[in-house]
Amino acid sequence: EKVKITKEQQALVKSIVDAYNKHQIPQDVTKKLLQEQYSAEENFLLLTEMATNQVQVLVEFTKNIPGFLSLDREDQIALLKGSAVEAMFLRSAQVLSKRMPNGHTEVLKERVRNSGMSEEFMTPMFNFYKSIDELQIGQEEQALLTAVTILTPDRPYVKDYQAVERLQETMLDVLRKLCVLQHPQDPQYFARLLGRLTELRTLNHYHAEMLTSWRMNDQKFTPLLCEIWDVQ
Ligand SMILES: CC(C)c1onc(-c2c(Cl)cccc2Cl)c1COc1ccc(-c2ccc3[nH]c(C(=O)O)cc3c2)cc1
Repeated sequence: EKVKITKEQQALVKSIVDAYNKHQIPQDVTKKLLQEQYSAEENFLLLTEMATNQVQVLVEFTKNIPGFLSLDREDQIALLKGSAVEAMFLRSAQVLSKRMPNGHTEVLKERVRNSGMSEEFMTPMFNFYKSIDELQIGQEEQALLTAVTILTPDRPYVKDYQAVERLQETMLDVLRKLCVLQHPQDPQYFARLLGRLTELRTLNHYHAEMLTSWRMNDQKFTPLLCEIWDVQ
């Protein structure tokens, strides 16, 4: 049957995409990727700064997801803490997969490769980046996929599971329709996108292990990252 995006679904996509594009890491921060000197310590510091800025961007984006601010306040925090790493994988994947005009793709990749992270984390990480690149995800799908990730109801400490599930289903409905309309030649495209979200959750596990090993080596994070990742 002919898939039709309703008027309110069009409005929903527009507000999500506008929010996604509006909130970005400032240029004066990201251009440091090209400027700062190159060492494991400096790379780690830069990535920490990127992640900290990205969390701030993520919070602003999340506040613009229709319905999010009407959730229980504590559930809002639980959703942000539970999805931060996955959302940052999606965002950094966008930078690492497409040819960034500002040439950050290669230098970000190299700094990640030389920041003291273990191979056992980097392999799945770069496999994920490759699998995202293959899907050539459009910006509407990217923004909606990030919203779907944030609105995952089964995060730790979420109380009103149903309220979050309802919001996520609203996003999934319009994402599914967009995929059908924008990838008519690939009826499995929506399913493949959701497969990436499953892969993302396994990366959470690797990331938690990496955080532990960083803490052993007494690596320093910013207060915001300590709060969102419950470290120190
Ligand atoms: C605390 C640091 C070391 C860290 O720990 N885990 C990760 C970590 C890692 Cl590697 C991988 C995935 C997730 C996390 Cl959360 C990181 C670094 O996280 C990020 C690195 C880069 C970016 C990022 C996002 C958007 C950007 N735009 C541009 C631009 O040039 O426009 C550069 C850029 C960088 C975001 C998070």
